[in-house]
Amino acid sequence: MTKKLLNLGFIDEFGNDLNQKHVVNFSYLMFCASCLFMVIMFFYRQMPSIAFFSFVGLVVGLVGLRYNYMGLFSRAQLLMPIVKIGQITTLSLFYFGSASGFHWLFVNVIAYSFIVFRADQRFIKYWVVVGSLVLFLVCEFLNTKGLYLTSPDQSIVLTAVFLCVCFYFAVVINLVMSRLKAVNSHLRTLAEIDELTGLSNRRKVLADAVNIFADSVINRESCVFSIVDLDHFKKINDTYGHEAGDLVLAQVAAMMASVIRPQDEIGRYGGEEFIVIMRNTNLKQAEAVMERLRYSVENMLIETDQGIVIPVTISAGLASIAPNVSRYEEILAQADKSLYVAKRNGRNRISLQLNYQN
Ligand SMILES: Nc1nc2c(ncn2[C@@H]2O[C@H](COP(=O)(O)OP(=O)(O)OP(=O)(O)O)[C@@H](O)[C@H]2O)c(=O)[nH]1
Repeated sequence: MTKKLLNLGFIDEFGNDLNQKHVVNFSYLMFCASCLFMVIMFFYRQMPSIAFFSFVGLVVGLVGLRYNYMGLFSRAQLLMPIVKIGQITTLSLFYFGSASGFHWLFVNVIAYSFIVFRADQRFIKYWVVVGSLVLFLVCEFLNTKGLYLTSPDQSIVLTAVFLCVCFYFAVVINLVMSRLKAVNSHLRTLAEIDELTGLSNRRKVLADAVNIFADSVINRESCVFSIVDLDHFKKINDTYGHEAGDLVLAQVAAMMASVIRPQDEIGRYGGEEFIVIMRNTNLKQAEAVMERLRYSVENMLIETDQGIVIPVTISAGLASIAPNVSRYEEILAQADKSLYVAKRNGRNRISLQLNYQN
């Protein structure tokens, strides 16, 4: 619920200042809630001037909130510290008195400025921070009595201010952390996923290859690497266009990902080449998996927007871990040699490493 409220109206694009927008949004929500609370409380206690002052604060807060939702972020961003500084200074000096500790709410304003204003707005940031610090010191050292609050009231305000500051920091830190997590996972996706096919990219699949190879060697398990290559793909590009070529790549990749077993890894090695890594599998079992894959691709119906059906086949070379192999690159090289044999023998076929004894 809270998350929905904070996200309201924002499109989650990673390029924008969503983190700051959330903090601005939350600051307004908290400000409006506290103003509303004060309006009701002071109205009930028949203190019309503070009730009215809080009502004005509430209206300005709602305007800022609306600016933020309308996309007028800079206005909303700037209005918040202005209205807060005005409210805290006035209430602290003229109504509540120094003993209420109301001016400690400047801490929220300072935190807000550090998070919300970017590097290119540091001029505003420093003015808000310096202004807040000076006003805090004025409120603290003027030791004003205030007009309305009795001593017990001031203790209640002090507790409320403490809770407000803690709550504000808890939510803002949580917002920033969850945002960082989301950005991190988005960056990881960008770094590991091939955009066209949605499969692991070369970097990721080779990193997986290193790990799977090491695990297989340590556990003395057999493991098969396969390089898959689309046949005559250049001709597909030349005949139907590059866009159709991309369509073929994406659809073949999706088909292969759906045909391999859950324990197998697949990734785009580059261009029209893919790697399939089959752990805990011997060459015969791997051959069966790859044959199923070849058959599925051969029988695919890939149709362009213009209704043209593009026939496509794949060839694959397989190689398994052998006792004398110490690096995964050697198995990949073996698989590549097998692929060459498959191509030479007419394509649309699977070729196994020649000297296997499984
Ligand atoms: N549409 C598209 N084409 C690509 C992409 N990456 C590489 N290619 C093309 O894939 C083609 C690969 O051609 P070749 O290496 O000659 O292989 P081939 O035509 O498939 O021939 P064989 O492998 O011998 O069957 C090249 O024309 C590349 O431009 C891509 O992301 N999209």
